[in-house]
Amino acid sequence: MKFKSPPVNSLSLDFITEFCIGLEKLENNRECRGVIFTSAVPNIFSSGLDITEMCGKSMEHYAEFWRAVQEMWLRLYGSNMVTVAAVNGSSPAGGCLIALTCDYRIMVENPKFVIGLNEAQLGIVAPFWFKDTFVNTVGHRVAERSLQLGSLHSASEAHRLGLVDELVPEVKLQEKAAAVMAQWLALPDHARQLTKSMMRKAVLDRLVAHREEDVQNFVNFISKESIQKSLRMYMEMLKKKKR
Ligand SMILES: CCCCC/C=C\C/C=C\CC/C=C/CC(=O)SCCNC(=O)CCNC(=O)[C@H](O)C(C)(C)COP(=O)(O)OP(=O)(O)OC[C@H]1O[C@@H](n2cnc3c(N)ncnc32)[C@H](O)[C@@H]1OP(=O)(O)O
Repeated sequence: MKFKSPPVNSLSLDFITEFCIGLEKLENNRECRGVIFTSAVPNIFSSGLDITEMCGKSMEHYAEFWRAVQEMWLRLYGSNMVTVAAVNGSSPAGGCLIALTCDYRIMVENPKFVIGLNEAQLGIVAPFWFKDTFVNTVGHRVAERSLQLGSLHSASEAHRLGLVDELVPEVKLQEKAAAVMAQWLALPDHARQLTKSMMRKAVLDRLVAHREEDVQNFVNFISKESIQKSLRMYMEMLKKKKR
């Protein structure tokens, strides 16, 4: 699955809706046993949640958007398919989350590409299920420091921390992703699927059990004037950086 929503593959409500539909089709297709996620936009895997969906909109919109984000995560983290992230560009916040939900992450070894959960830098808080997914990948200590600092890690640092499993030159990315997929698909599906489900169940169940509460927390948090101000300033900063 190739993300193609220029300029930065931001995860808008439309993007997420289309993504979930596409994923559901693949999940229901018995002939499809695995998916490789990558980007068709040069230098960007995904810039994370579309900030404009969280800024200056109604409470109803925030709730609808957050339900869609939850749905995307539940489908991806709970997928029965083998999922490989071929990270061919920067991948902050929600973009990093997509990579973290996969079974294996391969990143292009470009020092300009960064990845991480940088929410704290925007003055917002990564919700518990982002945090849980991160902890399950890199462990508690690395996750705690990285989340508090809102760190965006270079590809080599991400590899050192275990945030990505492997680094490759750009030209080798697709070949490597296909080789990893073949290795994972060589196992019987039922054994691999049950093992994956066992490893992820507690974290998935936690969101399912608290889904509406999580929506309300998000809506209350994001609609605070202080948070709206932080997001507006962040968007301004992104625009100024270009000038
Ligand atoms: C205790 C109670 C707790 C309760 C908690 C409950 C719930 C939790 C609450 C909130 C959690 C919300 C979670 C959010 C997760 C996220 O994903 S937030 C998004 C974070 N993303 C980023 O920080 C990335 C920002 N973007 C960049 O750093 C750069 O754009 C880039 C990706 C590195 C690319 O750089 P490049 O130079 O190539 O491009 P530009 O910067 O010029 O960008 C082009 C264009 O795109 C716009 N844009 C970039 N990113 C986004 C985005 N994420 N959303 C929307 N728009 C984006 C940028 O502004 C430019 O626009 P233009 O100037 O109009 O062309």
